[in-house]
Amino acid sequence: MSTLKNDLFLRALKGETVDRPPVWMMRQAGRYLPEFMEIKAKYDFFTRCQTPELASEITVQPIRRYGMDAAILFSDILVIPQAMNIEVEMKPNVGPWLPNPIRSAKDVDQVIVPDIQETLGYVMDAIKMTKEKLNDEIPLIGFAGSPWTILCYCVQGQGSKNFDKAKEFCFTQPLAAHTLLQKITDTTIAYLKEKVKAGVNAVQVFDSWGGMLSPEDYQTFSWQYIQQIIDALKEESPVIAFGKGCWFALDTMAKSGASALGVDWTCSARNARYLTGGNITLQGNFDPTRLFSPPSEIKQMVHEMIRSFGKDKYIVNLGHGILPNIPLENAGAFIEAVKEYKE
Ligand SMILES: Cc1c2[nH]c(c1CCC(=O)O)Cc1[nH]c(c(CCC(=O)O)c1C)Cc1[nH]c(c(CCC(=O)O)c1C)Cc1[nH]c(c(C)c1CCC(=O)O)C2
Repeated sequence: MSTLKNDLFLRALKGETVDRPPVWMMRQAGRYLPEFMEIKAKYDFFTRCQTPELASEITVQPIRRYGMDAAILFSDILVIPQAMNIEVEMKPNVGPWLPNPIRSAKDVDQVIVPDIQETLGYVMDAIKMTKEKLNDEIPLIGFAGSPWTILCYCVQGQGSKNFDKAKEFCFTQPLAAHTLLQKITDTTIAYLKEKVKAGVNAVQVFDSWGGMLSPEDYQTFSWQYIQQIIDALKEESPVIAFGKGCWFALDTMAKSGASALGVDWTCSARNARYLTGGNITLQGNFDPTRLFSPPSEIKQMVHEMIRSFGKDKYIVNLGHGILPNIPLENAGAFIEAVKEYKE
């Protein structure tokens, strides 16, 4: 039983009939918001993540401005490798930077499966503080990166167009790669369980770089680990699995026990419904760059998107994170369009 004033998001996750679908935006707490930039100017990235007052404030900023139907905790997928004894920096204008990338079985041996409260207790404190600020108005989403996506950063050492070093590691040292993936999986399961205990209402697994793998390699190096996470979490919380560029795996994902699947804009609603068998809740898939279109066009496109997916078993979202330089009015038009939607 949910005591939330607006439980549209949780109802859509359960597949219940709704008047309109719920809406939130991936990366909704971010650089397109002036109030976010003000905090960013004063505190470095991991200070923002590690200080519950800051993380909770940043989480509710987009809600205050636009009134989305769900909040997502401000944090990062890379707090997991940090907790596992891997150094991670966030370099201004570069992004993630790992000075000692993992390249051998010996490096993998140094990686620990940490105690979650000890290493990531600050995330749980941020969740509790955010829940207080949200005051039971809307649900809070917790998240983690997929083990494969985390491995990508741990091995490559930074962002990449093709994550060639990460793939080379998997294909030349598969034993070491699977050992690392399993350590990340074990840590992620314990972490997400703690997040649920701390109060998040749903969890999303971001497989941002799953689409770098062939369909066969995807099953071997990414999906089997996400499946472990779903198996471990699904009794405790709804799980959303989002794989960027992973439409080819939607049929497998639909049988996983996840409550919803994320879809990016390269897959049509019709194809996504077809591949998933039409019964599971889908989330997506507006091209984030389309938020540069005039607000009136955005609204038309959003209404068309809802008609294509259908209003039930559907969560309106972007197909990936919102871009930093999107006009505020345009982000607003996206949210308003959903609230104005009528059959
Ligand atoms: C791959 C990935 C990362 N982090 C994340 C992913 C998966 C989602 C995706 O694919 O977009 C997840 C993430 N990162 C952040 C959130 C916050 C919650 C939200 O509003 O969605 C979430 C859900 C904050 C953040 N994480 C980061 C920022 C921007 C930097 C800053 O605020 O200083 C934010 C708001 C930094 C980050 N963190 C990461 C990258 C690649 C970057 C650099 C991005 C850039 O500079 O363009 C790793």
